[in-house]
Amino acid sequence: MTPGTTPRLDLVGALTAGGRSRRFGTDKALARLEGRTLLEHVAASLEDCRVRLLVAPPGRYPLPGWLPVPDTRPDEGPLGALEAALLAAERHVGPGWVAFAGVDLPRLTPAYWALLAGARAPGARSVLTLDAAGRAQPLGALYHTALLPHVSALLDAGERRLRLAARDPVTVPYKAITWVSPQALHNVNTPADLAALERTP
Ligand SMILES: Nc1nc2c(ncn2[C@@H]2O[C@H](COP(=O)(O)OP(=O)(O)OP(=O)(O)O)[C@@H](O)[C@H]2O)c(=O)[nH]1
Ligand SMILES: [Mg+2]
Repeated sequence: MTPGTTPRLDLVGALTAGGRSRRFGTDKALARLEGRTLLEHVAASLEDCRVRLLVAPPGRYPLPGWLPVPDTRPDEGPLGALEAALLAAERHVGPGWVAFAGVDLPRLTPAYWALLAGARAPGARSVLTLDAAGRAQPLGALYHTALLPHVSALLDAGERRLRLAARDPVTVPYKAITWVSPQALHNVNTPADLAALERTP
């Protein structure tokens, strides 16, 4: 970011990159799109965040300016990674909001995160966008560190579905927003998903 051009967001950016890319076949974080890796695309979208956390096995990806954060529960999927991110955010910054992204959302942008940051509502503990079918998308979303006990309890109970993180029965339900281009959340799970993006820049 060029100093003075964009205000820093009061968010901790967390990029989770500890998956095994089974459907993609090779490490999708390192797959290339328009001259950059998917990891670099998503990292660039979070460049305005005050602190940036890379939740991945130690040493897997060098990403200058990002704090390496190991999984608290390796191989437990994105829900485990969210726990690690919320814990690290609390440790480094204190209570507050975390922008949680995966490596497979290369169309996320700084403007996307600024939009979500602006949509935070009093009492809400997460901000998620809705896809074209009206489903709230849990990756590419904001989570408050106050959700940590809820997330840990889910994991302790054997749960792995990230979308349940936003459903904390104790606090106000998530804030859902709809005015985001569906393209922003294009998810690359397979080589065909990446090829579709190459055709529609
Ligand atoms: N830190 C961490 N990140 C994970 C873990 N599992 C998945 N992720 C990340 O979560 C995001 C979304 O997960 P998926 O789309 O399922 O990616 P994946 O697990 O690599 O791919 P599949 O094996 O095909 O499911 C990606 O950025 C993954 O790197 C994990 O155990 N730890
Ligand atoms: Mg995915």
